[in-house]
Amino acid sequence: MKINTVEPFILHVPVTGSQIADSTHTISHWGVVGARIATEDGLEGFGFTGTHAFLAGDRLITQCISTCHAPLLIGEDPDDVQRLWLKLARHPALQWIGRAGITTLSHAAIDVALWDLKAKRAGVPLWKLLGGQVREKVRAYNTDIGWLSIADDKLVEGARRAVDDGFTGIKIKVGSTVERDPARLAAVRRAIGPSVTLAIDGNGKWDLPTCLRFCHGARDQDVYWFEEPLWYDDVKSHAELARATSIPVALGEQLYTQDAFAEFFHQRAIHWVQPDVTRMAGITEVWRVCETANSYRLPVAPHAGDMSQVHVHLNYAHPACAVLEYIPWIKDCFEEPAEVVDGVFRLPQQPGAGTTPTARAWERFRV
Ligand SMILES: O=C(NO)[C@H](O)[C@H](O)[C@H](O)CO
Ligand SMILES: [Mg+2]
Repeated sequence: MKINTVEPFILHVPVTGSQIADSTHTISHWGVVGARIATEDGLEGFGFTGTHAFLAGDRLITQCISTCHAPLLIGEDPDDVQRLWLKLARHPALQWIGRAGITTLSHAAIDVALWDLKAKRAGVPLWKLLGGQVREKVRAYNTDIGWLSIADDKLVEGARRAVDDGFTGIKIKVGSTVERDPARLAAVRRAIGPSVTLAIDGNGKWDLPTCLRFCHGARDQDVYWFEEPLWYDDVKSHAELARATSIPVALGEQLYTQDAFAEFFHQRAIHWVQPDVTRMAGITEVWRVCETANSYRLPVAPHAGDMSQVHVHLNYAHPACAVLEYIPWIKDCFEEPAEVVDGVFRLPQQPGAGTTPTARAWERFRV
């Protein structure tokens, strides 16, 4: 079988409500920026990276897909995911301009599309192709009720509603002020009780003294993890924070390569490992990080840059994956939405990686 065409696409899909905010970003749409790969025998594979729907940036990614990566794929056997991963990642001229960044986001979309094709050709869901179901249930935690743009009273109401809907874990954003955030955290903990896991996510906003102060103040709130407490590349400060607090440190959604993770593992600066197929160069690289996490006996909670359409397959197939983020913005854009029932992600049944857009979404959201 050979690859005939590689066509980029951009979907801009509205978030819940008019906009959402974390400590660093306020957005109204999620960008699904991807590649549709068609083979000579008529199969189509879809993959995508996730963006903040910044059109100029999205167009840089689709330009990279069509002019840099696509020419390397035409005529190739799409089954050779490992060989093609290296061909794209180590292409000398592309390696020269980008070992991380737009080239990686473009590569992510292509690698996911190749795995989607591989699973479709095998007639199985991706989790089956990756080796089968290693756990009975994939527990979900809800992020979509915890945005900084949600007023304090609505935050507590939303947390209660998520628990009533069956979620056994939630995550709220911090990183506004060290006055406002501890009160929000305490109010949510009071509302949901002690048995629901409660994580926080700072999206890299604070510095080390602010994090140390916040963690000391939050030490009795049983925080499940503190996600992206510090600047994404600052390994030494994450290591110092990890030693200074009992709150587990989580990160990974901003890391592009297994090499970037390696230093966090080496310096014991990470407890929860959060790779993302849409940030890294796809499933192929994220699987490598899951394997390393497993060798350090650290749990993996993939970041939902894909809104868990693909990661639900990884979580069912890799022993290191312990829990999965739920953000529902784009799920109904796909033939098989990543659904949560009673706090558990449904096991995908359809062949492929869960990335095939519906005709309706293609029409409504295509940019
Ligand atoms: O950090 C996250 N999940 O853990 C979310 O991806 C971000 O909050 C959204 O992209 C909005 O910036
Ligand atoms: Mg996050």
